[in-house]
Parts: sequence; C-alpha cells; structure tokens
Amino acid sequence: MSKIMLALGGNALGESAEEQKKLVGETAYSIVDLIEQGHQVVIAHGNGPQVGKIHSALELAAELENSDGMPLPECGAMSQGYIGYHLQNAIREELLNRQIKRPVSAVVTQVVVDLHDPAFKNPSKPIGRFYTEEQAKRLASEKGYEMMEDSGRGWRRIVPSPKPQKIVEKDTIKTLLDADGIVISVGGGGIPVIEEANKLTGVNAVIDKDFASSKLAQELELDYLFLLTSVECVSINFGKPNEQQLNKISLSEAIEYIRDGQFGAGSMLPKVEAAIEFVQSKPGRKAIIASIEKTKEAILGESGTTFYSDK
Ligand SMILES: Nc1ncnc2c1ncn2[C@@H]1O[C@H](COP(=O)(O)OP(=O)(O)O)[C@@H](O)[C@H]1O
Ligand SMILES: NC(=O)OP(=O)(O)O
Repeated sequence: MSKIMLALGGNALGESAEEQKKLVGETAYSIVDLIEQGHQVVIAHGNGPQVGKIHSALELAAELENSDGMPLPECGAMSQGYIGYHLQNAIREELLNRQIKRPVSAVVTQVVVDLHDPAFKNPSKPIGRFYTEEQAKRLASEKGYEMMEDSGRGWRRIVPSPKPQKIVEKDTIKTLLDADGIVISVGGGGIPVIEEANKLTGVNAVIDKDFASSKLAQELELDYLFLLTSVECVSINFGKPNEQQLNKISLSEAIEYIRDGQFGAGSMLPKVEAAIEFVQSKPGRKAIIASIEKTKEAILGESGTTFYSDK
C-alpha cells in the first residue's frame, strides 16, 4: 500500500462549472482505482483561475452596488468550497458505483504564512483569466493590478504567493485519514493566514498549491506526490521548435534546468521546485508531474515526468 497525494491544477480544471465537473469526474475514476487497490489517497487542487474570477465578479458586483469588494482570502475560501464540492461529489459517486463505502470530505484548510515573506513585495502568482497585452495594460492603469505574461498563454493578474509555513487543519486531516476517509484539502494552496496568539487573520495572497501539497504530503509521511496539470510532461525549450519532453529527471538535472530558466515563473517553476523539495525530503519519495487527462497512465508510470534522487 502506498500513500499518495494527488494535486489537481487550477488551470487544468476547465473554464466553466460544467467543464470542471466533467474533468473532475474523469479524474475521480482514476482516484477511486487507487483507493480500490488499497492505496491511501489525499487530494489537493489549485484555484488560480477560479479565485481570480470570483474576486473580479465580486469586485464588479461591489461597483454596481457601491459596496466593498471581497478580500482575496475570502475568495480563496469560496474557491475551496466550489471545487471541493465537485470533487467530493465525483469521488463519492464513483465509490458508490463500485459499492465502496468510504467517507469523503473537503476540509476548508487554512495555511499560515509569514508576513515578512519577500513574496508580499514581489507578486508572482497568476490568477483569473488571460488577457491580451493591451487589456492587461488597461487593467494595470485602471485598477492598479500587477500583470504578467504567463507561459505564452496571455497576460494575467499576479498577486503575492508566500510559502506555506504551517497547515492549520493538519490534525483534522490526519484524523479523517486514520478513520479511512478520503480527504480533499489545501485547496488553492490553503487560505493564507497569519497567526498572532490565538488569532488567525486572512491576508491578500494566493499560496501555490504545489508547495502546499508538498508540505502536507511531507507532514503526512506520504510516498508519492502527483502534480496534475494541463501538459503531459515537463519540457525543456518549452514552446520552441526544439522542445523536448522529459520522462524522468534527476534532482541535479532539475536544479540545472532551473538555473537555465527553463520553467515558466508562476506556472511550471513552482511545480518543479515543489517536486524537488518533496523528493529531497526523504529517501524513496517520488514526485510526478503529469496531465490531469492522463492521470491513469501517470499512475501506471506510462505518462508524465518522474523526479528521482540521484544520490
Ligand atoms: N518547461 C515547461 N514545460 C512544460 N510546461 C511549461 C513549461 N514552462 C511553462 N509551462 C507552462 O506551465 C503550465 C502549467 O502551469 P499552470 O497552468 O500554472 O498549472 P496548474 O495546472 O497547476 O494551474 C503548462 O500548461 C505550460 O503552459
Ligand atoms: N493556488 C494555485 O496554486 O492554483 P493553480 O493550481 O491554479 O496555479
């Protein structure tokens, strides 16, 4: 029996509720295969597009109503609810289809960050939809948003993305897992909070779910970290005529490629960094970056990029 973390990328979850339900349904099939085979599974998900859309929608509503918009941590909490709802229903249904009785729950998860994290002065996390350069410049001047080109896909708003320090609901997650539960947690990287004595206060940021998933997977002593996104593999020379997809990559190669600037900031770079961190954390741990649409093949080792320690 292996212990497995599956983190589903926000950009890989489709453009609408219907698309998300379909993708989540297909992924649930592979997740339940793992459960049926006796593996312990923990699920995380991203929220970049979703949290940005929720924030923009509520900003627009506030303009119409002449009221306040919704702060980012609250939008993050909403995205956990919306995506967690689809995931827990899809997994529940697939379990029931196979006559497996197991509790499934999405845990609203808060993650403590450090207010002195340099990320607060250097936003790097793309959220929301993609814009043209012209639209991006207009938004930057009208709304004061910081914008960035995202891996050749268009321009997006960027917000601070501090590193996860502590998963507040970790013991709850552990209790549910020990009771044979299937748990969805650290959605969108977790709601970013700062901790002062007994008080947790949300801060305007979006944590990278790849780092939060790696942290939770380490704390729960899991064996595998699957980061499921919209490309089949990690590539070098991504988007160029000489692009080369990598099936496996040693940690030293990955570090060298980072130095070469091979991975998109705010997209593939945090995934590669999170994969390195997880594999480095204990001998025998493996990380795989693969396509959400090929989850089954990735689990069988037939698709994706596997990170291994060269020590
Ligand atoms: N070297 C690379 N290899 C593969 N994909 C890359 C690379 N550099 C940047 N990317 C981009 O990273 C994207 C995955 O990041 P992102 O969409 O932010 O992930 P998520 O699915 O977690 O939301 C890919 O779809 C691709 O456009
Ligand atoms: N929060 C987060 O990492 O979201 P994405 O997976 O959409 O980038």
